[in-house]
Amino acid sequence: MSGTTTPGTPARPDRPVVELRDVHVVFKARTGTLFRANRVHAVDDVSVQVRRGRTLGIVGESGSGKSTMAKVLVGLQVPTSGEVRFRGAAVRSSTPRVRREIGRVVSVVFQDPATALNARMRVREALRDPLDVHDVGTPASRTARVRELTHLVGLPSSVLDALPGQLSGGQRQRVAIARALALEPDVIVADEPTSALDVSVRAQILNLLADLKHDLGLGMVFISHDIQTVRHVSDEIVVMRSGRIVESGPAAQVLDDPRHEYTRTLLAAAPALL
Ligand SMILES: Nc1ncnc2c1ncn2[C@@H]1O[C@H](COP(=O)(O)OP(=O)(O)OP(=O)(O)O)[C@@H](O)[C@H]1O
Repeated sequence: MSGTTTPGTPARPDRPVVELRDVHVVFKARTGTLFRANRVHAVDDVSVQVRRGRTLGIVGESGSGKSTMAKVLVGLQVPTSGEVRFRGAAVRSSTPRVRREIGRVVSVVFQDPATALNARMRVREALRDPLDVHDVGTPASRTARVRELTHLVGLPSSVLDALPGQLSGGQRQRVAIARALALEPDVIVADEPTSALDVSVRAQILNLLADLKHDLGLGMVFISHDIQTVRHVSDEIVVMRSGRIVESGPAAQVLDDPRHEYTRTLLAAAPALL
């Protein structure tokens, strides 16, 4: 795209929905002093492609650059250098208008639904809000879509009148996922979506994401520090360390025949549960 607004034309199966090419993100370090502004290379020469119907797992320890990469993938962070393409069109800024356009193509689910959802908005309003903001359909069709979204994530209609604080952590994350689906995106970026949840509900949310990917043909980026969680949902896996991709490939190859010592260390630190 020559300009910086519309994120390309509609999805084509042969084209990535989102693509990072040689992306670098450099921050001024939070620990710098007045006289020495250290730099952090949060994302260091990363190239990935995200397609409909495929799940890309991104795994790495804390500080490896996963969340920064997530922000680049949803248009919230502009790279210091390199290229981000949405539906084939390069995007070079992160103005509210650009983010609005990208939001229709790629949406995000964060780790903690308690902070991602407005505590004073009832579920009905939280799900309707993106439809109103983007002026989707008629008032009646928006009401129907809100119900449909609730059922899509396995919640009863009775939750529509609840406030987030009246729901369990798992229910709240389902609401956050429903909200992310509201505008029928091609891709969902899920940044540690189960890390804040009780162990007992983690598998349910993982299964829900896998079902949605299958039923809706969604593309998914699944980010976690836990390589065994990533194993369950991913088609391809990228292993990050200090902002760099140290290993990538089909999930089975990366997990069963890791080439890099760091991947082996991650696997050894998190023995398979199954
Ligand atoms: N806005 C920022 N300003 C300065 N440094 C930042 C900023 N955001 C991230 N960083 C630094 O960039 C590096 C990568 O951070 P990032 O949050 O992307 O890693 P992560 O793998 O997601 O870690 P975690 O799992 O702990 O969130 C870290 O060293 C972090 O301190």
